[in-house]
Amino acid sequence: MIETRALHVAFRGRPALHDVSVAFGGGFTAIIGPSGAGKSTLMRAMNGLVPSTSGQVLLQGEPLGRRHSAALRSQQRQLGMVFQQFNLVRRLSALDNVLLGRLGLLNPLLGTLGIVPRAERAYALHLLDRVGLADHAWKRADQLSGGQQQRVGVARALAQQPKIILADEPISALDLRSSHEVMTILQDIQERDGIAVIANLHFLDTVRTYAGRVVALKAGRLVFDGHPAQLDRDLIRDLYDHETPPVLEGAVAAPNLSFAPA
Ligand SMILES: Nc1ncnc2c1ncn2[C@@H]1O[C@H](COP(=O)(O)OP(=O)(O)OP(=O)(O)O)[C@@H](O)[C@H]1O
Repeated sequence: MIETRALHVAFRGRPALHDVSVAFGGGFTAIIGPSGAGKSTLMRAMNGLVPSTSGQVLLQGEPLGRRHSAALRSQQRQLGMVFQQFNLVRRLSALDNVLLGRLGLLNPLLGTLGIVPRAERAYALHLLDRVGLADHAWKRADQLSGGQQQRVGVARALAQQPKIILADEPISALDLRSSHEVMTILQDIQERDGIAVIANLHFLDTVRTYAGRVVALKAGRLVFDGHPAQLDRDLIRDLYDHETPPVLEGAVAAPNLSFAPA
């Protein structure tokens, strides 16, 4: 479980999050809100990448350790990150990118010497197989499509054997088909492995299709926390004000899946 308590984050005195208290125990949660609402900042604060100005982030009941501390590094191992731009090492193979997710778990000496035990390699291959990329294991990351790269990113996050996956706009750089593949994989991980998934998502259709809970931020404040079915027109209008609500009918909807219109 990860939790924020009265979390404030400011950048050079300008507040980005105000008094955000929210807990994520399990399930698939979407974080939504207009541009600049603080969605990425919340993700980054939960992973200790952005320090809190005041308030706390607690992981399994323990406050996050100080920046650059061994305690924080150990906590970060429980949090698998999936990034919008994948953040793979482009010249390394898909397999080596997944193995990078194991580094923190390997004997540090082996890591330093570049020795990868056979069992680790087999495990990384198993994870690539799970995301449908066993045949691409030895391809360089930069030879893969965007959707394939993001699937490697998910396998790398899984390699850490995290308790929680934090996915910061995991599909906004992908086409519809790849987006569906990545979302289906994340959903499967949440359901079969019991890993909580928290994802910043843009399109409300995607939220309704995949998330069991939605948390909305506006101007750095938490303004909604509930089931996606409760996101009615008035709520959406208030949330996005003058911005066009990001509803794209049919986007990333699983085949034969119907959901109530907003
Ligand atoms: N590293 C930073 N330095 C300065 N200001 C920042 C930094 N990161 C975020 N901000 C500011 O904090 C506010 C929240 O930004 P954040 O990226 O968290 O919003 P977001 O909801 O993720 O937006 P988007 O949907 O456009 O990605 C914005 O005003 C942004 O300009």
